[in-house]
Amino acid sequence: MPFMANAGTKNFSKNQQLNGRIAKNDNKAESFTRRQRILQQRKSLPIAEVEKQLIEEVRKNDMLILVGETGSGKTTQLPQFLFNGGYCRDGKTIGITQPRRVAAVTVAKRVAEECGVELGQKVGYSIRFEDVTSSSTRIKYMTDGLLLREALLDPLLSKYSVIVVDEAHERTVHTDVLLGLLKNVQKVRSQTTSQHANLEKMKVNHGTSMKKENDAQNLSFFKSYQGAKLPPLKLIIMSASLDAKGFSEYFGGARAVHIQGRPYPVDILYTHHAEPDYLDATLITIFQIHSEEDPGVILVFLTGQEEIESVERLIRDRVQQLPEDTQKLLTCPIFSSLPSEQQMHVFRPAPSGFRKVILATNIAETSVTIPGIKYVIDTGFVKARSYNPLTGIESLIVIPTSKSQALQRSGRAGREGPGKCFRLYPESEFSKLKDSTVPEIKRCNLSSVILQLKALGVDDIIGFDFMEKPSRMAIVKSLEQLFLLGALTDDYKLSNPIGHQMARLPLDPIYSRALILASDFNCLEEMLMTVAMLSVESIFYAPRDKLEEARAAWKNFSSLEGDHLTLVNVYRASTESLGKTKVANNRNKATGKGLRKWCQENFINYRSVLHALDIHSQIRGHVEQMSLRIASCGDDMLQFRRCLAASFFLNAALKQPDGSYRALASGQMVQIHPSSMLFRMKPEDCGSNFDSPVHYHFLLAEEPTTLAVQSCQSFQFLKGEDTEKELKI
Ligand SMILES: Nc1ncnc2c1ncn2[C@@H]1O[C@H](COP(=O)(O)OP(=O)(O)OP(=O)(O)O)[C@@H](O)[C@H]1O
Repeated sequence: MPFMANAGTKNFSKNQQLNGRIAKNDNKAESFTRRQRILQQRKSLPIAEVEKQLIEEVRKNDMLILVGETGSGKTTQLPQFLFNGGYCRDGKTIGITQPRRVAAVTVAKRVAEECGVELGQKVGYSIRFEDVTSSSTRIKYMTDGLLLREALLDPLLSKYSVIVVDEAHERTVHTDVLLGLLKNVQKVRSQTTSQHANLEKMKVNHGTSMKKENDAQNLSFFKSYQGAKLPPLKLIIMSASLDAKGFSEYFGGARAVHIQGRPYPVDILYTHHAEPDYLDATLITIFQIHSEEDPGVILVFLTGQEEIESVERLIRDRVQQLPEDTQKLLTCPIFSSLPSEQQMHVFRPAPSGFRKVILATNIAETSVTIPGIKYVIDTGFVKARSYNPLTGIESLIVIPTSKSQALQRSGRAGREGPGKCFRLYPESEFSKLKDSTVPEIKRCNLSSVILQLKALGVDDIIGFDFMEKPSRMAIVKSLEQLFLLGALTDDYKLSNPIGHQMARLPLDPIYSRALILASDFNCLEEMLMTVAMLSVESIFYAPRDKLEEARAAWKNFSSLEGDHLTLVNVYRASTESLGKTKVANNRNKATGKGLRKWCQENFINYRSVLHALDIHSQIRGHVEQMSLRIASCGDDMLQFRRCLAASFFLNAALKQPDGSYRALASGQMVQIHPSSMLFRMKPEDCGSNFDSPVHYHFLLAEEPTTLAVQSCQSFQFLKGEDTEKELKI
């Protein structure tokens, strides 16, 4: 039945091949204590039946691939089995990596609860800028990026007896680099055990084609372990949807084990026809579920913050039209640039009388269990990184998900009871999807990864044993970029001190360089603000019906000298508004009314500003530790602009006689993106053919010798046959 007269309904067809088995629904569970309930729940997980066999497999094989249905218990149970199996004897730790922070945090909390211990004691987590572990931590969840950083200090990862790489199907760039490193660490560790650290035998290089001089360097890389007798490192690669064959081949024929069964069934439903507007289809489906289905949380997968916020507004508008006595809808967004405290809101129960609708990006796609989810709406799209080594430009594009992502999404339901997944495309489309996602390492700028590998002592990047090699061109381009930024010497070694300093900062190398330079230009305060603001999405926000009002408000901040200065103005003004609440030193309180009101009045995105404040304080902590000089240039913006020019020179564009711009590095014609403040200020500079925005930060120069006349936050390529081809992924 249609929920609203003008909303329409969607007809879904049911997939016949529903798999899974219904776990015994224990009606008595309600009377158990929470602990007992959890115990009961754990026992009913498919993985519980094979605990002994799994431990035996791990004992027999140093390398294991584990594939099991979503929700079968891999992430929460396997580490506990390993603990019980004696893998933490002698004070060793079991490390489990996750591609995302939110998964590392929430799974650690759950496992601590299951073990009946305080988080940070036996069970803990460690993510960038947040370490909740102690000397007694034996089960440690962390992001894959964090383990890579740990390897900088402890190349053989000596405190770990087992490392579990979870959700390996995601193939994030960090996962791929980690796999290569772990493969080598495992080889070296097995040699230290059997041959008492015979360094001559430790020529297991991170690259396959080792040069003589590299041998010496890699030996020194492991020198501190001379004589150490480390136990062999056990490696487990895990996911519900990975290509076990590919992983097995990469690890020299490693054994793959499959766990059968899932806790509860999930009905998969498809639309009869392709949806021309998936946002509209999403809204209709949300309200259809709300009116026709049983109570239960709805989880919707969208592509990004802007889309989430627009759906949030549309839901709010439509909710006004619901009859008085209907259950209300509570929307909860979750996306990566949302501050962590706010991300956690999705895990809280909705107040009574409300049905919760979670609007998420693929951040909620893997590993997490959000209580109460019964319905999943999968739009079938995801925002993915895309890199063109020819132009050196990285952008975010919306693409269809892979089958493996679709499976992960549906797997967020059916964890606490039976569920339904509504895919907003026909079943025939599903079969056309790619099996798995193209590894991120093949579609991103590699300079950050290469910088990290260099810091880890890996010199031969082209020879590095990647599971899937990035293109030679992408590697060469990134090496060139790092060299131009001063991170590498002319024989492509990490430079001292700049390269080493840059590797310490967990940022895009261009931003790291900008911060280091800003210290010399006496404007590190302003550069910290700029980098923080550039690290978040959509600072400016305008409802369609208030566009003119919003533009008038933004005029107070906009600078003719460009977007970077405009962002500094917004940052300064937002912190002043915090000052007015007299709680500037207390971030929790500072997120209160003063700033929120100020953001509303000025059409600034409150969530984005909060995130920028958070990032600012985190990066500030890093530069303080590195003893960089933190000074402000005050009103001397010329100094700051000089620093911008010196930092972002790789993205400079030169104004042509006809008013258009040409990117200096690639020679491509570019133009100011409509999201730039300069777009409206200089309309004569703007043409009418637009491609998707390129998230890069250009400097505009009138002539080659002029210093950063203006700086523009993002540019777009003019349409042309070649360009179109290059941008199509
Ligand atoms: N935070 C939580 N709250 C309630 N139940 C939870 C929580 N975390 C896990 N569970 C329960 O434990 C089960 C196993 O979760 P776990 O994350 O270990 O599965 P998994 O096999 O790793 O799934 P995935 O492949 O989706 O990551 C879930 O199906 C759910 O019933």
